[in-house]
Amino acid sequence: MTAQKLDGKACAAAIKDELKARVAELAEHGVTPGLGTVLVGDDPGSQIYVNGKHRDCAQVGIASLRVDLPADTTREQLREEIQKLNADATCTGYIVQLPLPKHLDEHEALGLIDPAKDADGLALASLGKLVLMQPGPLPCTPRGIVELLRRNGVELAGAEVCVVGRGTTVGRPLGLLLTRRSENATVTLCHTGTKELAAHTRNADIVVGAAGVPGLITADMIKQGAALVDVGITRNAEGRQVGDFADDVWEKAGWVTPNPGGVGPMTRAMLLENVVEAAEQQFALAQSGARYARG
Ligand SMILES: Nc1nc(=O)c2c([nH]1)NC[C@@H]1CN(c3ccc(C(=O)N[C@@H](CCC(=O)O)C(=O)O)cc3)C=[N+]21
Repeated sequence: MTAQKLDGKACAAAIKDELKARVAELAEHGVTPGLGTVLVGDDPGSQIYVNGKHRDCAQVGIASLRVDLPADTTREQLREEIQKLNADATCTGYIVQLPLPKHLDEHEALGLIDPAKDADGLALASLGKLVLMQPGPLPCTPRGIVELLRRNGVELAGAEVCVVGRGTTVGRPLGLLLTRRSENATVTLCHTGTKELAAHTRNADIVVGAAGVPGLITADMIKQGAALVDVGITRNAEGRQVGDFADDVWEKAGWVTPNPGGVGPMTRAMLLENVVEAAEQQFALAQSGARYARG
């Protein structure tokens, strides 16, 4: 028996259709959501991702605003560009594409993003809200993973989830998301310092591979029927995208995300959802005249 596919591409397409309707609704009130992207440098991978985000926007009816800066952009120049987007009313949400070149401080950049315009859910204030369980934009990959599992009927409440990877964009915030009352999963967060990785993965109903180590998790390390979510993106010698799970897991698992075609498209769909949500909230705020609420 082979595992069921957790089809992120199909799920993302369904979400995009729903978002199209919400964008049309906003248009009736004269509101157009606008996504800004800030890309520093000429990393080909990052360029491909940013191109994809603008393509997605066009499909859903979101305006997009692209800021491409040279690799030698200074700290002050980046700060100015971020402040311009904060002040630009046509930009309802934006992202600063990571990683930034080494001479720039990512924490500083993420700290400058107006929390009301944080499309990634990775700004300082947004991660703080997640810890405090206050409403705010959620990090796109963790949100996409929860959405993908939900829409495929994978039970989260009471599930034992093993997250492999403690990065700030995926592993760590995913642990916070899954342990909210609304998800109610029990999470074990594993990392490179974990002594008996297999003991933890074997105990889990859901395993999330977010370590970026190709083929790290093999069939002998998982429980029969488990749901497997592959966040890993590594290029092999032939340039093919490979994930954190070995191919043999498909024979033993209950569900597996294809890679590509799993988590990646969901991440992009959640970025769009965050932008639409931010525009809806900015509109509602303007409507209610609660102009002082945001200081
Ligand atoms: N501020 C910021 N926000 C991010 O969300 C962010 C970032 N920086 N830096 C880089 C990573 C990586 N990332 C991906 C998103 C989608 C795919 C994706 O859709 N991949 C397709 C394959 C490529 C394609 O078909 O276009 C797939 O896996 O099926 C991949 C990678 C977002 N990131």
